[in-house]
Amino acid sequence: MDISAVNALSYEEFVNIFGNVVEKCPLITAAVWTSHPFMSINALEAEINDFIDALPESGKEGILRCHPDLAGRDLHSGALTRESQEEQARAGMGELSPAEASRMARLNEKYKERFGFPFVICARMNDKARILSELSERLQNERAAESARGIAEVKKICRLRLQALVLSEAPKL
Ligand SMILES: NC(=O)N[C@H]1NC(=O)NC1=O
Repeated sequence: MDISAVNALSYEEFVNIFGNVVEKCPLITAAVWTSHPFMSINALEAEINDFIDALPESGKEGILRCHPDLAGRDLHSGALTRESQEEQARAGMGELSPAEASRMARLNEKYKERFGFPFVICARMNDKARILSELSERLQNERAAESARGIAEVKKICRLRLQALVLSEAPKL
């Protein structure tokens, strides 16, 4: 799908296709529709990033809270979004040893207790060892730094989801 195909979509089609580029935040996709037609896919991505950057801190934390835990309850109950399911599977989140799984669960809980939002990392750019080591390292950060770091990861996830959709031949309506 190239940018002219994206620009030819109706609003409903656009939100159906791109509504989850930021996990469980179709509001963001609906909001950037205001700026269509887009000059390029990069311009669409930039609109999304600008919208996120303009949010107050509570909005940014809200975006982080829309993310499921890595290797968490939703993975085990099959309740993940299609995108998150693919990302977590590729990063090996479904194949943790019992020791890794309990370490991940313990650190995820500790992280949420400390910051009030979940640990977010672009799973496609990391493997399970790296995810575990980042999680334990980032637990030491200050809250403001960690919120900014989480949002930077959200933008990486968004970029890869956008690329996957644009590269796919037929839009899934
Ligand atoms: N918590 C968290 O990072 N979740 C995610 N990361 C990712 O790449 N996909 C997700 O759902």
